[in-house]
Amino acid sequence: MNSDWFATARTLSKALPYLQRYDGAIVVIKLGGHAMSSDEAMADFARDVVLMSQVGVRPVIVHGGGPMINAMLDRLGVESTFVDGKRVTDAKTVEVVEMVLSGRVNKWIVQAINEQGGQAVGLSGKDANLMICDPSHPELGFVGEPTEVNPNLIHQLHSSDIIPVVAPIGAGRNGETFNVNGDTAAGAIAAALKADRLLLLTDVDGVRDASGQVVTELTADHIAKLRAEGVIAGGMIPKTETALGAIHGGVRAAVILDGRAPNACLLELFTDHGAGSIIRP
Ligand SMILES: Nc1ncnc2c1ncn2[C@@H]1O[C@H](COP(=O)(O)OP(=O)(O)O)[C@@H](O)[C@H]1O
Ligand SMILES: CC(=O)N[C@@H](CCC(=O)OP(=O)(O)O)C(=O)O
Repeated sequence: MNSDWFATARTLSKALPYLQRYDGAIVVIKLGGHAMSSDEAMADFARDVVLMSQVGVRPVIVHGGGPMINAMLDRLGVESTFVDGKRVTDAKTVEVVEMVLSGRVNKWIVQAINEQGGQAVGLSGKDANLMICDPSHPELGFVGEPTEVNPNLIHQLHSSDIIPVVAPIGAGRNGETFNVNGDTAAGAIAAALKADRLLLLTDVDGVRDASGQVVTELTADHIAKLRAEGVIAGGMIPKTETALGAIHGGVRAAVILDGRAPNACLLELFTDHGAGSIIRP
């Protein structure tokens, strides 16, 4: 037996209490568009999700896909602007957003998980009325704010060991289709499920302060201060708002972490040091 074997055994024995702690736990994972950089990165992510599910965790994947939407809008010659990290979405844009997220990106993730031996099913917020929305702000057009989440379908899929993969598209009360920020959708679904963890995977190693250091334990006051100073900006605004909203809604903890780092989710759940910035009640 070589030293590698002992290193692996040591790692596994340290992970045991965490494996027990998360047995049966609902973990909502938001996979951001920037964290889906290649087929290889997707395969690594999918492998971690399947492993989690095999050790008893009940994962729910809620994805974004901003860069993929941008690429398609560019090809179609449609311009797009953002206000506080949310895409101003007119009728033409929401059609493209739904096609890209529910079609291309959702099925990319579903296929990757299934190729790793899992059983994933792709949905959007329209399926079984999972996520009903009202308009978020008149200035933003068809951007939706989830006002009613019906998580029954998620529970049913989990009871059959199926991993739900959710595109952040919401149904309106008057037949509209709404574009929901991926973080917002993940937070609303995590709160409705009273999830044990909400993992917000992105392309930075956590929330940074003014000196560029990652803040490992974040509080609501610290977030408010960093935001007032403009240190938290762009896409990090909806992400931190989501984390706080999820915690107020009954999620046990939210973590903002680098989805491109190897085994990011496993390290967060199953090691002492965790990963990224954690926000607790
Ligand atoms: N204080 C901060 N700490 C870390 N990242 C920040 C901060 N403020 C703004 N950002 C930006 O937020 C981005 C993550 O948000 P976003 O681009 O929407 O990611 P995703 O597509 O993964 O959801 C980072 O790449 C970074 O440029
Ligand atoms: C309202 C709004 O901004 N919706 C997002 C939905 C996709 C998303 O959230 O993608 P990321 O997670 O990759 O940023 C958008 O149109 O880009």
